[in-house]
Amino acid sequence: MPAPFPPLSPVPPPDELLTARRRFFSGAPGAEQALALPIIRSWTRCAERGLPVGGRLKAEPLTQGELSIRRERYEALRRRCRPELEALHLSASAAGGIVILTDPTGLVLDTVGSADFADRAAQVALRPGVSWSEADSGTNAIGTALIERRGIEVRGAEHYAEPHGILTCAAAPIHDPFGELVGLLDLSGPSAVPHLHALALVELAVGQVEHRLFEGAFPGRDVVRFHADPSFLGTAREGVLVFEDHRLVAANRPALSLLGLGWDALGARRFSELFEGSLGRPGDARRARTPNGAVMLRLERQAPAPVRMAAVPAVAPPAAPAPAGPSFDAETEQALGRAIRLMNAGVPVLIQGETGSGKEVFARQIHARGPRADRTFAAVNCAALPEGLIESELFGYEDGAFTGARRAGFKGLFREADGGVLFLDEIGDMPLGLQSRLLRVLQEREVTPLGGGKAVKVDFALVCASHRDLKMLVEQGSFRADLYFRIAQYTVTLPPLRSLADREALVERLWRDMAGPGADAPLLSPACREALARHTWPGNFRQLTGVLKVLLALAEPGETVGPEALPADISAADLRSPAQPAATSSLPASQARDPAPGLSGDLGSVTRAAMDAALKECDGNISRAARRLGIHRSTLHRHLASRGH
Ligand SMILES: Nc1ncnc2c1ncn2[C@@H]1O[C@H](COP(=O)(O)OP(=O)(O)OP(=O)(O)O)[C@@H](O)[C@H]1O
Repeated sequence: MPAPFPPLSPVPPPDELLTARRRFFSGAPGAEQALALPIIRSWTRCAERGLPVGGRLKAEPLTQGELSIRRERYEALRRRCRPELEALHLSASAAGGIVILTDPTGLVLDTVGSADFADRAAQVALRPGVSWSEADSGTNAIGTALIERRGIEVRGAEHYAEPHGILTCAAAPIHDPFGELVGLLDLSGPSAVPHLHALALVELAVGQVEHRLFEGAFPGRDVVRFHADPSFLGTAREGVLVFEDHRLVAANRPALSLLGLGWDALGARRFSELFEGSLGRPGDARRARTPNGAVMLRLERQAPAPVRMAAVPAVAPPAAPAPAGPSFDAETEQALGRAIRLMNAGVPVLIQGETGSGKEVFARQIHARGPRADRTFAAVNCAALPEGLIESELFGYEDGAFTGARRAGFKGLFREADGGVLFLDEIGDMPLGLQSRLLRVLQEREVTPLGGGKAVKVDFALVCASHRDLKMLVEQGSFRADLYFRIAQYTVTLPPLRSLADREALVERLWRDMAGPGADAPLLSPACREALARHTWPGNFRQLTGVLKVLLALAEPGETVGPEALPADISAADLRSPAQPAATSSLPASQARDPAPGLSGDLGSVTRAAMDAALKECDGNISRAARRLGIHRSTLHRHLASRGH
């Protein structure tokens, strides 16, 4: 576990630094003596990646639309960081520099500070919408701090790329209470004006942000605050630990540092292993002993959540990485904003679109970004349940209403969704009889459980989805017109992937989100990206993300994945013919529901299916199949061995 405030490393004089640089890049020995270890490690990683030293690195900026999507995704973080950005802004401006907030991949979200320097920084692409990950921009404070997971300063010629030598930057990553990277703060200025305290200031600001991330985040949990010096209690330097059933589930870095622990202690340590005695009563401040000495400790129990959190766990599993958020094109993003506003005004939303186009993902975003986010998201797939069961799932039943009914009865999803969002997926498959009952609930806003009982008032926002054209079902008489008009007051039709304008950028974004920010994250070659962008993707996002997962799982660290790694049906068919425009290529619904065989399901089965397919196409020739998949032969041998071959 790195110390919260690592000591500053002395800056080598410019001549010494330039000599060390020449030595390093010519392969001569002796460069190490003049350079800090993180800088050497980073230069080595960049050189191994083949990044150019002299020229400009290829950091493609996001478009304005893509940037606003990314900013929206990190809106909560941006809000949390605003006071620190303001405070650092004063210091940065005085030194003629700027303050930067990035997402956890190193993509610049915001910059504030000296307009003069901002212009110069923009000349080396240090501006919003550009990735400063080490893989994209070489050694720099942002990318290197994210890899080293600690505060770092990179000054002048310590930058890997020569044009970046005009900068001096200090950056520190922001960790959430589970140890996940959630963003980064950076102070950058001209290299000619050294800012002696830049790293300490950034570290202090990050400590404040991390401390605030605990506020109200652990309803009903035991939060222990402690420090050896009681005057630190209540400040960002205090240790904060969260316990659930006496087991440690979350922490801040000062707490781990005071106890000499790492993030792996989350989920593994109990209160009694860290402090002598019991937890005590909330509000108590008392002296306690830790294996590292005496501390003053205060227990606080955060107020329970105002509502039931059944559908959204209050505490994320400690080790689970934050899932990458969905990627929307600008139009879909706008439709999402409108859907949220309308939902707030009590208007039901209907989502139409081919299979895998992201209808459920969209519905979940309506919930997650709206004011009902802390209430239930109750989802029911009307196509997956037999008629009798949908009814009881939705309406609930009284104690002993029918054979097999639970003794205590069941509230039903209408009532479960009370206060939250009810998502009726595949509503086009709802039987006609049930449609009239649903209509009545929507009109009267009350539910009567099966088996009698009193009608109960309900308040939920309704989002429905279907891959079937509901208007057509109405014309055919299999969907009630009155129900259609009630649920389709605002209809969003999600586009099929093949009709999106900038598919290459989308493929790249999805890949980066999956591969993560590490310097050894595999890359997609331009040819591979192009082939993926040209494919028609009948299974839409589901199919594309499935293929990307396979490519990623089969790629070696740091590898650039080429088109030869693609499944044969994608590389062959689509390199020859461009994607058809949406208007002419829309598949019949029955066909559109079947993604390419072998490319759906969990990652393991998709990977195995890709290996089986390659072996079959290469008549069992392991070397050829391995070449085609872009993997090592041993991977295929292991695969065959696991199948008993
Ligand atoms: N906007 C998106 N960004 C990234 N991935 C997405 C997006 N939309 C969908 N996906 C991926 O595709 C998968 C399928 O999405 P989803 O279940 O929302 O599709 P759907 O339209 O509801 O499909 P179906 O009609 O078959 O139920 C998701 O699990 C997710 O992995």
